[in-house]
Amino acid sequence: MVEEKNVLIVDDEIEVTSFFRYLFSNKNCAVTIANSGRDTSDLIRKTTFDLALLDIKLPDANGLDLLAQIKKMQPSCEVIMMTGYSTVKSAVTAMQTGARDYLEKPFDDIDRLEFLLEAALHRNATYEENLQQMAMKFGIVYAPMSPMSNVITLAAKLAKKAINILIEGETGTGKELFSRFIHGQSMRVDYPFIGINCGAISESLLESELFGHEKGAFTGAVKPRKGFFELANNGTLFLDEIGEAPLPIQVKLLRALETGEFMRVGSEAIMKSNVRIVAATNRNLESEVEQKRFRADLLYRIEGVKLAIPPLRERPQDVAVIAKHYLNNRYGIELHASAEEILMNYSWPGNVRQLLNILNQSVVIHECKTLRAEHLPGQLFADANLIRTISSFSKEQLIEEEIQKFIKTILEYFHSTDEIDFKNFTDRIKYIESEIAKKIIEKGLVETKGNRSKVCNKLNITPRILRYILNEK
Ligand SMILES: Nc1ncnc2c1ncn2[C@@H]1O[C@H](COP(=O)(O)OP(=O)(O)OP(=O)(O)O)[C@@H](O)[C@H]1O
Repeated sequence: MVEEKNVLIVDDEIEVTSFFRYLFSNKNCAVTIANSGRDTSDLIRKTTFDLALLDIKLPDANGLDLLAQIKKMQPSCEVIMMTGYSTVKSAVTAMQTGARDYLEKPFDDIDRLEFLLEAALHRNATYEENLQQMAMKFGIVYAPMSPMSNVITLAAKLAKKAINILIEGETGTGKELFSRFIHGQSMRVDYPFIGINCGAISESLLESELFGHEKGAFTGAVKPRKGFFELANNGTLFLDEIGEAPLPIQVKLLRALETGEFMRVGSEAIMKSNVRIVAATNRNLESEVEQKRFRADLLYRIEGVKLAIPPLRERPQDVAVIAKHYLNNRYGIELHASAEEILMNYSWPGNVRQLLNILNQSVVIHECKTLRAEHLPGQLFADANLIRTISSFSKEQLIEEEIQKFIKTILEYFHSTDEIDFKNFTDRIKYIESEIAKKIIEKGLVETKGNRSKVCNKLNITPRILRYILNEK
């Protein structure tokens, strides 16, 4: 026999509580109703619930506070927030702090609502486990305990809502992959996904790409052309680098987003389109608004909700998983533990894009079967802490690489041997050699508190050579 589930409905509107009482009547559930924050706090002290549907705005309480109380006292209780359009952002915050999902009032799509409730009641765990596989289909690889797992779960849920999404993240964190994932998980999946980089082209070209143009609208417009708003109808329009869109384009985008209406360049006919906007930025748009480079009203429109992708340095566990997956899939080669350690300790300012570039570069140069620390470029070792931890073998490699780099750079100063004063040049190189030797001895003397014979032993040199290097003839 299937176990009866305890469900708590919290809302001050009687229509809402009656609706859910009816909806749960054939689901083998015991339904308890609360109309206020105080009732809710009392009830969760007495009864254990499997599922709570929680209004975000109650006369005497904030739904987010109640969510925190429920999650603290009954962590296994699934909570679904109920929200109006104006509080969708709070509902998303709730999802980031433990709510399973949110429902937007009025409840129009009953089938979807039923699906969501069933999944929450029966802990649709396989769905969440499968998410990682699904993300992988869109090229998004991450470790099971990575902070990305929360971001993906949130993205998959938000994908199904009728809201625009703003993806924030440093360059190369995977914003474009996420936009494709969101489209793929949305109800719009059977319609086009079209992406455009708002920073890569001129203002006039951007306008014509977005909204299309009529024949003769400008020199070279030999025939009419549909813009991306038309082409992406019913689908998703990905506006990459939205922060770079020039202000006049921002005005037109705002109108298109508010009304669904726009005009092709060179035409006054009003066209309509139904697109979902997923925008991406690596700038802080709030500060762009403050500096009057971005319109506040447009920001409000595009950031229905925000999805923040953490930089790679905050998820080193992903570095290893992505690197292994990439090396294996692309080249059929392994990642050695020595290289894994170096990769995981680097800060990756260019994020995943930089990681993949470094892997490509290392594999191509060394043509190895297993990628080891010594195959990685010196820039990854620049971090002083890392240098202390790497093996002496890797250090040798590193020094060798630095020397090769130095030789290359020096030689690049001369276009031809005619420019070289050979004697002078080689004398200066000898001077560098003696300076390095001197510095090493000085370092040894500091370490041994001035004990010369210890230094000679450590460096395996005679006292005479030591004096010679220190210029004590
Ligand atoms: N989690 C990931 N797993 C595997 N590959 C990834 C992941 N994230 C990003 N990549 C890869 O890194 C590269 C950069 O990703 P993407 O273009 O989506 O980043 P972005 O944030 O949109 O960059 P930009 O801000 O520069 O436009 C791509 O080659 C992408 O396939």
